[in-house]
Amino acid sequence: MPLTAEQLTVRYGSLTAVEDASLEIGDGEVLALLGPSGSGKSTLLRAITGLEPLTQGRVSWNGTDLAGLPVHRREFGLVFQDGQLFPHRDVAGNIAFGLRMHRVPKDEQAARVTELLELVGLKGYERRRVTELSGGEAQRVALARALAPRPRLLLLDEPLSGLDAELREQLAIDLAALLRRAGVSTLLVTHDQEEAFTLADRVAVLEGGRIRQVGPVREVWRRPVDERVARFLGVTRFVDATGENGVLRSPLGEVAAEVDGPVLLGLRPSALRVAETGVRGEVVSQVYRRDHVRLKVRVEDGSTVDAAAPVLAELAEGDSVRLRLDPDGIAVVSRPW
Ligand SMILES: Nc1ncnc2c1ncn2[C@@H]1O[C@H](COP(=O)(O)OP(=O)(O)OP(=O)(O)O)[C@@H](O)[C@H]1O
Repeated sequence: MPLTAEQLTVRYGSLTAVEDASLEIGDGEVLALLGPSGSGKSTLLRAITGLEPLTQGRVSWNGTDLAGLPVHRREFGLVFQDGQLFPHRDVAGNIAFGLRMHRVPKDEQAARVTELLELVGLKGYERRRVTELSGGEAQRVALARALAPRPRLLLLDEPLSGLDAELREQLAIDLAALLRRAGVSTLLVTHDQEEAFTLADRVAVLEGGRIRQVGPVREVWRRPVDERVARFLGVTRFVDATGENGVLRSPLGEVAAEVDGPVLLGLRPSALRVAETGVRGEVVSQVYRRDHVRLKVRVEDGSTVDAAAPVLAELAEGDSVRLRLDPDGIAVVSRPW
């Protein structure tokens, strides 16, 4: 594997910020570190970068230990939350920074800057002042600057979190395409599940400094290792269910899933949708979202579940509804016994 981190531990005095964390990043692969605030994501990224001393463990590239190799010689590209561009240089000057450090000839620098501006969708921005860029443009320039010296690993620490929600969503989609085009191995830190799932091939879920689960994005979304990880990934309710012949049966209905035997069925709010058929319930409350209505519905056993309805459904509190399970919103957790 190009990048291997083995059993990394980072302590700040008596606080263990990262404990026994191991991960690998393949060639051209994007791995996201996902976890709540304070779970140790940035510390782990910084430890891999070489910015944070390891209390224990080893970081290697193609089998070669990187201990003792300073950050600027690791051939890593870094982008942080607020791109940290050099305010007194124009866009081209910022992007060419790493190239100058590597003593790349001037004409080659200019060609590479043009190529990168095209890659990040800012063609013709060479002479713009960085103080006159929007937040999204500035982050694209920071990305171009990090990519310019062709790093062997790109490290992105919450690169989109300074941007407003809509721009962030669009930029995450653009960034996902861009990383695939650039084919660069990437480690991304985010606390935003959607961003992780949009951008990454695999995710590592961190909690309390420990990696709780690593796997391909769909697998982690669909098969969280336990209830805690499932809750972090948006599950708000669990029900007992039994799988047989590709169907999972639960008191809240049936859904297609390739699992056998007794499991816990985790439901995200989008897992129960208002439909013509399904379990009966009564609307307790509703909140309008951008593209759906989030409901609380009291079902027949007296408990309350989260559910989703189309914005045009025009429901009111007290209305009777039926709820159908949607396979896209479920998670399946093995029973802990
Ligand atoms: N330089 C430091 N000195 C002491 N403690 C630190 C330092 N940096 C981080 N910590 C602590 O280590 C723990 C992990 O912090 P870290 O920033 O890695 O978490 P995170 O998951 O990136 O959080 P966030 O999403 O809020 O940025 C926290 O308890 C934090 O307070």
